[in-house]
Amino acid sequence: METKKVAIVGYNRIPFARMNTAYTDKGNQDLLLPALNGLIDRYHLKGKLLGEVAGGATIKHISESNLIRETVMNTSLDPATPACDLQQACDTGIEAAVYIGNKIALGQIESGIACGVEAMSNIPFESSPRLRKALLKANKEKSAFGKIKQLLSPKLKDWMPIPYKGQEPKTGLVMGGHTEITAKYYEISREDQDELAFRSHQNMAKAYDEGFFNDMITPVYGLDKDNNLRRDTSLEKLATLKPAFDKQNGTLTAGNSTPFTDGASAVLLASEEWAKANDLPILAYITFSEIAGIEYVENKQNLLLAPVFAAERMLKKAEMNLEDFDYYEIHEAFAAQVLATLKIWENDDLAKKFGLEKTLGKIDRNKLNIKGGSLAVAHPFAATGGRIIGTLAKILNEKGSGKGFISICAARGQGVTMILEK
Ligand SMILES: CC(=O)CC(=O)SCCNC(=O)CCNC(=O)[C@H](O)C(C)(C)COP(=O)(O)OP(=O)(O)OC[C@H]1O[C@@H](n2cnc3c(N)ncnc32)[C@H](O)[C@@H]1OP(=O)(O)O
Repeated sequence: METKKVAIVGYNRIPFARMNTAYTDKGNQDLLLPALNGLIDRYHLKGKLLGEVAGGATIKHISESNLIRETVMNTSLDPATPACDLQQACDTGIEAAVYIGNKIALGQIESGIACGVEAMSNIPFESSPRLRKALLKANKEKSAFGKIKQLLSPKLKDWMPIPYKGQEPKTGLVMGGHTEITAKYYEISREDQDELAFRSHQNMAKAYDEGFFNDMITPVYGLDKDNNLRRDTSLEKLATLKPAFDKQNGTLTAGNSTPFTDGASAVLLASEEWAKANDLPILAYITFSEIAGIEYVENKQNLLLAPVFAAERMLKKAEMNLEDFDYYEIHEAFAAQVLATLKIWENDDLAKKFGLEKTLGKIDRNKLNIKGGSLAVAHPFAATGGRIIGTLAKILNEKGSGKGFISICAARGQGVTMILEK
């Protein structure tokens, strides 16, 4: 069976905001809706029946079980447009694009939107098992006395809401705790981490100055730019920041780690025929993607390094080398995870020790995250994949030719890579 080419025809996002800043009282739907509406306006999709919209949020409230469909029904798309919720940590956005892209490739749909959102400021709290049990029992009690008796049964501490800690359930460590181990194991220096973070901010500031983001961000709730960008940062300032996860001997800081972030993004994908019929130019094509998992309970240093294997498999299928790309977009969850990934791809001994057949090659740092990466733009988990795909598609479209490589690491030891071609 012949597969169809998967075209990227549009992209939009809202400005990303550090948690508890611009979008404090906004939920997932409040953030996703303007990202979708901006896409719909820009690409004249009002009233259109799309094949499907897929996406998600890494963290949702109970009431948001059909978040994407609920949000789609509040847009001006034809309300018969179906939608699907996906969730896969920080690779949610890119996996949504793979899902929609595969349906287009198979001819099941002609068009679709891949989207992602994270409302970290509005994150749900959990209740203790004892409180939950008491509330459920109280609900079943017939008499007021019985209800009160149940409600008085939990201890005071059981009434305390349990906040999100972002820990890996299998290790009890947060992402930063794992990545601190990564930095030590792969000998990633503080200076190199700060240098990568500094460059991320510089690249993004330049991209803003050149107007790169002008036609891809919908201002909303009083914010018209990503608010994590620091034009006043410097290597000297970064060097003064205290370690965040290992206070004594750590090298990860607030400057070389992503902050918790609110934001949303959306990518419009289509077959070539649909794009032509709707008079929409093609920015780039998705030609390959790969997902990999990695063991990280014994080898805690490897939690965010699954893209190392995804890249190896993908390049083999694409019959390409790592050096063959014009641009690289590597998600900067932490500077240390990016640098460890690059080191394994480049270094003979490390590659072998890691289980690669051979080194994948060296990436020209001048081609890496040239419009800024997650350290500068910040990182609303499920929205990062869409941001990266949209950014790279626009870079390739402006160049008019070429190939781009994407790598996104994720919690639970997973990672996704993708190739875009103009
Ligand atoms: C989830 C997945 O599937 C995969 C992934 O992507 S993993 C990544 C997931 N993300 C995370 O785990 C988030 C990790 N981040 C954190 O936990 C927190 O942001 C953190 C502990 C690193 C820092 O938290 P914090 O201390 O509250 O940060 P914050 O107050 O903003 O900054 C601390 C200081 O550094 C300064 N700073 C931060 N970045 C700076 C920069 N680039 N330049 C100069 N100064 C900077 C701030 O101005 C602040 O200074 P003051 O104390 O003088 O105000």
